[in-house]
Amino acid sequence: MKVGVVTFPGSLDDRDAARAIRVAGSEAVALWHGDSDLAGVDAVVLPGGFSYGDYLRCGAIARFAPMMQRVVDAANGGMPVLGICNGFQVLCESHLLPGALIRNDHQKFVCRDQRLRIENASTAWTHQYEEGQEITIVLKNGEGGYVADEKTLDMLEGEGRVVARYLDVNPNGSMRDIAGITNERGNVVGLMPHPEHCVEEGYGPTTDGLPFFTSVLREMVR
Ligand SMILES: NC(=O)CC[C@H](N)C(=O)O
Repeated sequence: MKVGVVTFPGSLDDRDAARAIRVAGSEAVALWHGDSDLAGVDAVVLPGGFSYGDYLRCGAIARFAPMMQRVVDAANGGMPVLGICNGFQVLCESHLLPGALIRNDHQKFVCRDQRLRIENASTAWTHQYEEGQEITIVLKNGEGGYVADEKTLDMLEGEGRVVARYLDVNPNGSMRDIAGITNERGNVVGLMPHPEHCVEEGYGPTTDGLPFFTSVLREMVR
């Protein structure tokens, strides 16, 4: 299986995302923001970082990249797309996911090992977890506060579209402790913490992030 990783100017975690994809058993394909050919990939990861220097708002400029027009079309056609941190911000800015990520409520960049509960283990990126499974992966963001209006939040909860929730500490003021959400179809997932940094023994606090990448690999035969 081929999983594309889009690099924008200012992307930081594209190499780790590619490595996580390979560790899980897929082929990682580098996709450049300015190109508009998906190169035959079966899924896409939008990695973390500071696309376009976070100017204006995180993800606001990346949304207009030529490659993003292709990704939006492919996602609407059912292709699995995972946005990690800055990638989650790009997915909200692209309207593939509802709501927005705003500056952390304490106004500081946060970097910590974060405990989460997987709330939805049926998406393209989470079906190798158990529903309710508690994991610890790293978190690092400046604009990670998830916000949406009450109606949208109720809709996300009612439809089981909250994918992961913060446990112990809400690190950024996210409404209803939301760490990740999915679209109606379950192929597009946005997640604020970083599973790609937690896939190998000896690097990161755990290997709890690996099932995101094995899920999409098995998605093709599910
Ligand atoms: N780790 C990241 O992807 C950071 C995303 C974004 N630049 C922020 O600070 O919120």
